[in-house]
Amino acid sequence: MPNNQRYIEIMDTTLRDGEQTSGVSFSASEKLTIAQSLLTEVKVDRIEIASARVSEGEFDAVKKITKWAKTNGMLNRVEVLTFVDGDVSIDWMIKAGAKVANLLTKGSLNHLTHQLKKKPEQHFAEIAEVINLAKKKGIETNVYLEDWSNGMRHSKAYVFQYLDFIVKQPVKRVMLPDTLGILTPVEVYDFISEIVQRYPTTHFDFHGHNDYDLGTANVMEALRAGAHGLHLTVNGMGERAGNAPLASAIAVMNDFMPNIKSSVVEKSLYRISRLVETFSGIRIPANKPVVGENVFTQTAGIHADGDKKNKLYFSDLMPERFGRQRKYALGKTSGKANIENNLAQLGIQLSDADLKKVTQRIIELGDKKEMVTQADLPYIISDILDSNSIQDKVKVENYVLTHSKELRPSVTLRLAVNGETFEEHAQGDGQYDAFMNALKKIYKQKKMELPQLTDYAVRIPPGGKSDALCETIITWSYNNKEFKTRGLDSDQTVSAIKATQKMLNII
Ligand SMILES: CC(C)C(=O)C(=O)O
Repeated sequence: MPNNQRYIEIMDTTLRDGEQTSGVSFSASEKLTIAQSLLTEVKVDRIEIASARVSEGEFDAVKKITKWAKTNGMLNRVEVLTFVDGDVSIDWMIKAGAKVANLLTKGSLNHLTHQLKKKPEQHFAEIAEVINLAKKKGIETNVYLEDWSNGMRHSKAYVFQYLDFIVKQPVKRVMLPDTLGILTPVEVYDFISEIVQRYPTTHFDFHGHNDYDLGTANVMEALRAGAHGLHLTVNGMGERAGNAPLASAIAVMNDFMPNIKSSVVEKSLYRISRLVETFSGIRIPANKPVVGENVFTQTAGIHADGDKKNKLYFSDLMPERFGRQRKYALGKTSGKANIENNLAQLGIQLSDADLKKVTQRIIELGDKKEMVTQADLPYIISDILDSNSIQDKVKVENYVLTHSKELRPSVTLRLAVNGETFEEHAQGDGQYDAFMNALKKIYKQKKMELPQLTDYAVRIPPGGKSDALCETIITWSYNNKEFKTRGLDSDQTVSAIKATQKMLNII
């Protein structure tokens, strides 16, 4: 590494602080999968995987992870949060196979006085006892100064008394949490600068929470001030508003702090984000920087146009860095350039006339607040191309469909056949059945024969992301021949009616 570069240790605490997100509980095998991915693909330096003594399930999870980590020579990168309780937590983690303890101690006089009801000297003596017991049992200790941020604001003398004590103990790292996420970036910079200058040989981690949405800004200032390590979580999971998010912090470090290096692999950040989303059940907001669904999607047509001309709307934050792809949204504001971009990605070429029709259809769907995805495009195109070749001799002019509890669905249908209008009312087992019964009445009246419906299939475009479209494919039998018609709409019954209208114009 060049002389002016600093290596920053990244400690991921998704499996400990992240699991403190309300409503989240990972199973032991989910924890193992996340741990493996964090250490081998994302390549964070360390992971904090649990709090000691929490539960049997937690014990099993720690055992599973430490067994795997030991086999793979990574045991010293796996940490467990422990308490000032003599050797109770230490024995718990030893039994579970762990080797590194993150000891939770008090970093503010307020916490010490009101929660533990102890004097500093008493607390320090108990901490020293735990650290030395751990050392004797082969456990390496890091210490957390819980509520350190309030400590720096309101009981600075206590924090420095604590630091004077702890730097003489056999601990590897001192970890400074902004427990309530209350610090401003300026305070983070000032507080950490002061500490790092006073204890130049001690390793300090910063542990930022996100209560004011300042998590990423604060980790940036912690690094500028000289912190040696950061605690982050996937998707910013964690207590209350969560912790500083891993993906954003890494992007910021890589783009704005050229003298800072970490071992994290950017390309794996999206995958781990999705994995944690799936296991935790906590949906990533669509606008979450770096990992959110929409953050590399251009919606305005003018942006797609600019990108085509000279990448005018690109920034250093390129999706490919994170294993993602730029998208161009389809909707009422997307315009021709967005549609062309999507067609190019799918390898589809259209005539100007068809492109105009596809654009018109997308605008109509967008107006109905429907979300059109790239996967919908082939469906829209085939529907339009189909309609191009069919003449409208029969037109469904109007209908009213009813569906109510404990009453049979019914329809009033107005149909134009070669310019002549018919109106009929009918009931059925479902709305489409009612529609077909009304149609049959009209055709009977006209002494015309209708094909027999032999199959009815409904599907949505692949990926399950579209709320815009549903395709109904109906197979008809007529004069001993079979044929299919297709209808496309956001409403299933309407898509079936559209497929039926096509049939009426084919026979
Ligand atoms: C439990 C402690 C270390 C914590 O997460 C915090 O103070 O933010």
